Amino acid sequence: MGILEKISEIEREIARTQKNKATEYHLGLLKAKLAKYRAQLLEPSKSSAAKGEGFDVMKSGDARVALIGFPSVGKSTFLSLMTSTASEAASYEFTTLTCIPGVIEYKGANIQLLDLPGIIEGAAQGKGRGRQVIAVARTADVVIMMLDATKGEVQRPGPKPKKGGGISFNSTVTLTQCSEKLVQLILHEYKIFNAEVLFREDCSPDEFIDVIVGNRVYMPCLYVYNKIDQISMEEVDRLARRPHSVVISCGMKLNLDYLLEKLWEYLALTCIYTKKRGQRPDFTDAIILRKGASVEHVCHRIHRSLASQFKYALVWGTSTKYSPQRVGLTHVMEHEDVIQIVKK
Ligand SMILES: Nc1nc2c(ncn2[C@@H]2O[C@H](COP(=O)(O)OP(=O)(O)OP(=O)(O)O)[C@@H](O)[C@H]2O)c(=O)[nH]1
Ligand SMILES: [K+]
Ligand SMILES: [Mg+2]
Repeated sequence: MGILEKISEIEREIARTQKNKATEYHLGLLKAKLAKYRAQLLEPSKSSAAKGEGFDVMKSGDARVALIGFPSVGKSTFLSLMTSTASEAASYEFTTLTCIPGVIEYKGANIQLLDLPGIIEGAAQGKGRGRQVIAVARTADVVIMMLDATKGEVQRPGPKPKKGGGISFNSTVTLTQCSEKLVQLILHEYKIFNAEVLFREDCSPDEFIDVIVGNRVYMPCLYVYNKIDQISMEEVDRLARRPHSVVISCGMKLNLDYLLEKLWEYLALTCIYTKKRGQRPDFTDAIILRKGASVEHVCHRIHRSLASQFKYALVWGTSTKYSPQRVGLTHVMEHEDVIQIVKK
């Protein structure tokens, strides 16, 4: 029997089993089995791994947010709740096997939200298509790290900050190119004085440096604790006070507005208002751009050919010394600037 057949057989059995105290244990086993087979589906087949197939989804909208987290924390439930896209959610792990995009409309902006398979230990080494999931996360402007509030003292995924203890060095293979001394020298070069280093392959010093530098890619990240309907008020309060954290319940639709507010803050998008000569700015319809966008980006947003007819622009706001100030196409705009474009 193939994996797909095994999966549908278990699904049929779950469907026809009545839910009650007596069947709880049996259902639990079935779900664990289902998760095991679904995890196998997630493992890249030899052909797709060779092709390096990822979860490429076209970028669209004003910004991209990726949903990352362990299986069954509620990522798909969240996507279905916040966007008009439905992503299948279920009480077994590895329900989601690919990347599913949806759009959040907020303050006039279209924010692309990506649902992804749950990540598991060893994801960075490629387990459970972890590499592809991480690759998608890297293309996002903000990562929502979703956590299950009922799972107690879950460790946040990612590098564990070590307060002290210096550098510990371990290896599961014989190293022919890197030594403990060299690793220490390299880490000191990057001002890392406390870390746990574990080699799983015989890599070169250059590859080791790539890992360090790669790990330092800065990703704005919001930790979202879901399922707070299942925990005590005291516990909710404790989680909510953690840095960069928001507590929510998708099931009971709790605190979702606040999450959107926070997400908006983390995205730090730039809103630009346009103004026609002799008229007041139009504050009802902002042009939404990423941080660092120039006058040229504004032009492209208004009309494809505007940049070619551009003579100069007048800008009011924090990006200029004087208000208004005459600027060219390369001028970098700031949040809530007002612009008037003068054509040739
Ligand atoms: N009590 C409670 N259950 C929730 C909440 N949000 C989601 N769930 C349940 O959690 C289970 C998993 O939800 P999913 O949305 O499938 O989780 P996921 O993170 O997408 O899971 P995978 O795709 O398998 O990684 C489902 O049974 C949901 O109904 C919540 O706020 N409270
Ligand atoms: K699930
Ligand atoms: Mg899912």
